[in-house]
Amino acid sequence: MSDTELGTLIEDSGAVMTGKFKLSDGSLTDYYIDKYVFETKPDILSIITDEIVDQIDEDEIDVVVGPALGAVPLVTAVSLEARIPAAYIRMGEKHRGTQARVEGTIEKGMRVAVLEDVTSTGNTILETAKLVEEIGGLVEQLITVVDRNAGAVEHIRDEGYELDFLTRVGEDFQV
Ligand SMILES: O=P(O)(O)OC[C@H]1O[C@H](OP(=O)(O)OP(=O)(O)O)[C@H](O)[C@@H]1O
Ligand SMILES: O=C(O)c1cc(=O)[nH]c(=O)[nH]1
Repeated sequence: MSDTELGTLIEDSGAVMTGKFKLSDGSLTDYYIDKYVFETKPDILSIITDEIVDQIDEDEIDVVVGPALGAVPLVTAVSLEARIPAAYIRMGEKHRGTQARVEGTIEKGMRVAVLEDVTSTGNTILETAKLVEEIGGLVEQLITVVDRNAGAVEHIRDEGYELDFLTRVGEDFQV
């Protein structure tokens, strides 16, 4: 499926909303992509999963990782399809139980694909990648489903990583 076809599918799912929204970096925007709309529809999630699995070399990746909560359905679906173990990164501290920010297993030297649902600034996927590296994982790929075309690719490149996206606002579909 082309990036444009995927963009149209996401649009048609009803995930693109117009109005006033506050984003995770605190900024205000006049549209929002509700990832839970496309992630909770099995027909769409399965197409997205196939697209991501196509971009991952199963022999080169030991674990697929993503930030909670948004990337959890995505990471789980890709993990099941590609038969690669999953791990989830908690954004913020957990003060009970194991107090772990990383759920699942990422061992030193493991090759990691970091997945994200939507990128705006890219801060969340970058924080995820850096945490993976802090615990000894090797970040091999960063993939987002929808890039809002708001600087994430450049920001992430400046930090020494490369962000791939499946579809991009303003290029593959308009809001
Ligand atoms: O590229 P960024 O500027 O970091 O923004 C994108 C992040 O924000 C959203 O998560 P949100 O804060 O809505 O949390 P959630 O995943 O728990 O719903 C989205 O799912 C990404 O993780
Ligand atoms: O930047 C965000 O927080 C954000 C933007 C968006 O379009 N969708 C989303 O889930 N989060």
